[in-house]
Amino acid sequence: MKLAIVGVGKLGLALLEGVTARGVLQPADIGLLDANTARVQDLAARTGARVIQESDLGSAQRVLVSLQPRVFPDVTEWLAQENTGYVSTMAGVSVNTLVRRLGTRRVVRVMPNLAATIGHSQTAITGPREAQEAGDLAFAHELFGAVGDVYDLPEHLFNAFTGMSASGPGYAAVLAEGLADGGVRMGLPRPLANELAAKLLVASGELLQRRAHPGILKDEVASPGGTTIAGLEVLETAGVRGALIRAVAAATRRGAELGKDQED
Ligand SMILES: NC(=O)C1=CN([C@@H]2O[C@H](COP(=O)(O)OP(=O)(O)OC[C@H]3O[C@@H](n4cnc5c(N)ncnc54)[C@H](OP(=O)(O)O)[C@@H]3O)[C@@H](O)[C@H]2O)C=CC1
Ligand SMILES: O=C(O)[C@@H]1CCC=N1
Repeated sequence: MKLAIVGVGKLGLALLEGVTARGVLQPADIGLLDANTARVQDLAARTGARVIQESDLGSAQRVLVSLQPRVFPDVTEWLAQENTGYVSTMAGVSVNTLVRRLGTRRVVRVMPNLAATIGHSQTAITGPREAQEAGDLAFAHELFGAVGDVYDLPEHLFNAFTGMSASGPGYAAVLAEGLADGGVRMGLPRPLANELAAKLLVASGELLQRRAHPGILKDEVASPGGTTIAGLEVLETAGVRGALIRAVAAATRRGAELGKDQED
């Protein structure tokens, strides 16, 4: 077994589908372990990967740990295996904590986002020298390269990356919902408003990528004395930029707290 995925939730599933679709790994080389047995059996049947048990972990070359951070301390007894490399997606959980709990320095810390589902994740990656020498870092690069862009990032920036990029789809969803609510408030039918909001975010993202600074797009859209600047005035008065900055800061601090919880 080349990879065991422990915790096949939203993220684990996105990675499973991405790496098999890109041919990075064959489904038969992947084992799935999850508390929700009915769901994981269904996923195995659908993807061709196989369901494994805790006792099978010893035969995995590498293990992707995609559990919620709070669960991690309870599972290290069976998770820690000899001669295995680990890749963790758990928010806040540091390389030092992974090393201490798993009893090996072959650990890679990654932070993807849910856009992995459609091959557009932004994944931060870091790991110690031993993970590099054992090929674990290169393996994780390949895995997450199959579902989007990969960024080598110093570990002290991981919580900031988490608070902005990994949590980012959630913020975007709130923006979309608010925009759609605005459309409905002004009389647009709900299904149309939801569709417009989602497509607007996609198209605006593409436009932003072609400009050196977000302000350029804003200025292009806002005609002098026009509609957009009237809307922007309301956003500025409401402090939307400040709210976004504080949201990223709060999420970053929460990542640090999750990490502290693991240090006991
Ligand atoms: N969702 C996201 O956008 C992102 C998440 N992450 C990180 O990735 C990790 C996973 O997130 P996500 O996929 O959203 O989480 P989910 O809760 O969707 O997935 C976790 C899975 O682990 C299962 N599980 C719980 N306990 C055990 C156990 N003891 N043994 C085996 N499986 C177990 C859960 O089953 P059950 O549901 O039955 O409890 C669930 O299927 C988290 O640490 C999170 O911080 C990182 C970046 C983005
Ligand atoms: O909200 C969370 O804790 C996880 C980590 C980043 C995105 N989802």
